[in-house]
Amino acid sequence: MAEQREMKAPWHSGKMLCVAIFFIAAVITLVAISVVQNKPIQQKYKYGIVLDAGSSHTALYIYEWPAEKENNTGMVRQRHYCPVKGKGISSYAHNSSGAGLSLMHCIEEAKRKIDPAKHKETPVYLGATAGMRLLMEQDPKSAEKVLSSVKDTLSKTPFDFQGARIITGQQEGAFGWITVNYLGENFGKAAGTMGALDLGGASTQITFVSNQPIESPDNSMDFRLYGSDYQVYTHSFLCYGKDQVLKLALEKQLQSGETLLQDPCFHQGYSQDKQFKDVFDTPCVKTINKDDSKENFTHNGTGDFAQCQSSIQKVFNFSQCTSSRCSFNGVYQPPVVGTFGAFSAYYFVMNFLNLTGQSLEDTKRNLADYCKTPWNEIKQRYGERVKEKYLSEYCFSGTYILTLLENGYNFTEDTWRDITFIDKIEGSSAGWTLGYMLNLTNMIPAEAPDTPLMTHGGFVILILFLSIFLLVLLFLGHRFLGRPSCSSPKDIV
Ligand SMILES: Nc1ccn([C@@H]2O[C@H](COP(=O)(O)OP(=O)(O)O)[C@@H](O)[C@H]2O)c(=O)n1
Ligand SMILES: [Ca+2]
Repeated sequence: MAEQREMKAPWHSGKMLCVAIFFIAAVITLVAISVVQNKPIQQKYKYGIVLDAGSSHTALYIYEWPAEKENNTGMVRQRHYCPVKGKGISSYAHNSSGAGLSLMHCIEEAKRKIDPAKHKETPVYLGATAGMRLLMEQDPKSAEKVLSSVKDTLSKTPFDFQGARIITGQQEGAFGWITVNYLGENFGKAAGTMGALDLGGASTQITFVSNQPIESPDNSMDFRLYGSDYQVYTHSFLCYGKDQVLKLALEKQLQSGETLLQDPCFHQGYSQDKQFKDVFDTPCVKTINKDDSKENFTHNGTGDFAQCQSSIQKVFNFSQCTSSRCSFNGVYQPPVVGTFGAFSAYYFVMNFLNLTGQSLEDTKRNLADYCKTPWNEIKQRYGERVKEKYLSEYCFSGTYILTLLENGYNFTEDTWRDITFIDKIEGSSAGWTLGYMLNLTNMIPAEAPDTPLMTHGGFVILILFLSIFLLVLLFLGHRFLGRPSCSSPKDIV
């Protein structure tokens, strides 16, 4: 009997050893697969949609992020961009139902881009900016109708509609700043943050962390993000987007009631008949067309950068300031400090003019050359790829950008070098939409998220080493403590 028991024990331990070896082999295989893939076996993604209803056009952005990492900085990325056909929603003031309809094409595109199983849990937000702020000032009833129309359309989509609202200029500035610093992974780091310069068609924003106490509460915002405190200076100038400033500049030149305008901001040889109402029909222009017997004026270009700059300077009021220092129109602004990212129309215009990455002096010289180029030559050079209306305005827009940055915000030859004209960071557009969504989905924590005890890679390596260690142990045990095998008991007997 004793012999039988002795015979049985090695067989049992042999079976156990086999199970152990199979188990360890299975772990090693799984780990190996995981190492090869170098990512968790199942990565779940979440999605969010933001519609940017700007003054000139609307665009739909789809963002995506790995579900389990939503609180880490830099995890949310732009997955898709869809420009809505036609003009901005504020242009539907007299045909409000058209505003909602205009979004349908991009909504259909979003339905195709996002897994249908995720539609119900995907939030969709619409934020309207300066075009709708102006319409709300001019004609609040129409503005409400336009908002109802887009709400109606969005609430009928399969997505989780979270609201359509007009955002304030302060929010627009702050969310743009959050976007560029989130994408640049600057939060919670010692190196500091990047200021944000956003130029739209109807408003413009400047936002940065000042190195001085902020004198005006209206321009100050406090954030605690990823464990660091930020006091941010921000200001949004309504009517100082490039399309409204063009109207302001034309108004100043038309004040004498003439019907022929010789404009230094347009190319020599440019000549277009335009309607007075296109200049005066905006709440940004405070004067009215004095002589309403005439409907049209002729807009001629003379192409002179220096004169264009003096004409644009007239749209800024530099004379009154009740704080220690101001940018313009009596608005308090501390001196600009640190690096800046300039996006939206800043980028579109400077990129078209090939003026990104040059000194202020070179930028001015090259822009002066561009403005001096006759209209015929400009049309020949670029006419095929740019619509004539937009092409005709680049000299004006470039000059406005230089004047705003140098005379308005007080950038100098030195601090000009700290400005980068940016379109995208790591594949995601610079703009307020991402920051807006991060805020509304609570994805920007006040404190730095707890770092996991171990990274995925570290965990995989640990398991691999443990498995090898166990195998070696079993092998040694097998050699020195007996000879169990995986064969049947009969063989052992
Ligand atoms: N490819 C593009 C797209 C827009 N833009 C201009 O960029 C500006 C965008 O302004 P927006 O529609 O966001 O207006 P806001 O509501 O931000 O003031 C407009 O002046 C457009 O004409 C451009 O110059 N090139
Ligand atoms: Ca905009």
